[in-house]
Amino acid sequence: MRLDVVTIFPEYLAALDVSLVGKAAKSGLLDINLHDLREWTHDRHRTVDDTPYGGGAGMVMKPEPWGEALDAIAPPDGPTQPRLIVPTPAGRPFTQELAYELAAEPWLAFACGRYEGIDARVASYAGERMRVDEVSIGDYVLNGGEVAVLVMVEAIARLLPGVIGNPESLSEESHSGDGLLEYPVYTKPPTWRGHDVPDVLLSGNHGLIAEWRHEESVRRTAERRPDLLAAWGDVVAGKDDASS
Ligand SMILES: Nc1cc(-c2ccc3cc[nH]c3c2)n[nH]1
Repeated sequence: MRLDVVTIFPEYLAALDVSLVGKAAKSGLLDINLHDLREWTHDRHRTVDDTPYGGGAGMVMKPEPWGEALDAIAPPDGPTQPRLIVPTPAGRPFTQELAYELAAEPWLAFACGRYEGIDARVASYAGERMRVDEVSIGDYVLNGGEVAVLVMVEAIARLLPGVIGNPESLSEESHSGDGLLEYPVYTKPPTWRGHDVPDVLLSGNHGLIAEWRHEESVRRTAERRPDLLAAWGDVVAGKDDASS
């Protein structure tokens, strides 16, 4: 997978060179390209923002540098185009399902906004030749898109074949598709500062262990994410098909 990230703070994305994503990049599973948006400015101050039409506080990112950046990274006459992801609080929710969908893309480009956001015409212009998704990583407001890109790239990269050691661990995670939160995990020692590992996990009885883990997943989901439990109930009751 090729990844291009455009930002005015490329150093913010240095974390992509670390750990799992960094390993994927070094092994060739990921081709990560960081771009400084100011490379496509032409004035002495390397200006990327201006005042908003219609008034209001703050500044808006100018379309011209973004247009030139997109054209340089993904030439309009090129054989293929990336899928462009634009982090924004006003976007569609980033979910594990969307992470899987994006992990199947051969080429992703991320546009990191700052200030009050990017001139809306940039997404419209890009949409003339590539798929554009405006995506939110949660209902809270950051100062820019870089942190959101770090979150999304990690969630996507770990789904790529060969990136994590044991792909089986993907199937039992929270939000892994059964609609329940994952169960609590334990390791040695069996007792620690007066806290014991649940006996069932030391029993060696895999049937009982699986049953306990499922019950714990349901308990946790009911306690912390009742919204997921309602959806999970519908799936179990077979109400999730289109006919319902
Ligand atoms: N989910 C979420 C995204 C953002 C975000 C994304 C881009 C920009 C640009 C300026 N402020 C931004 C905030 N906040 N919260």
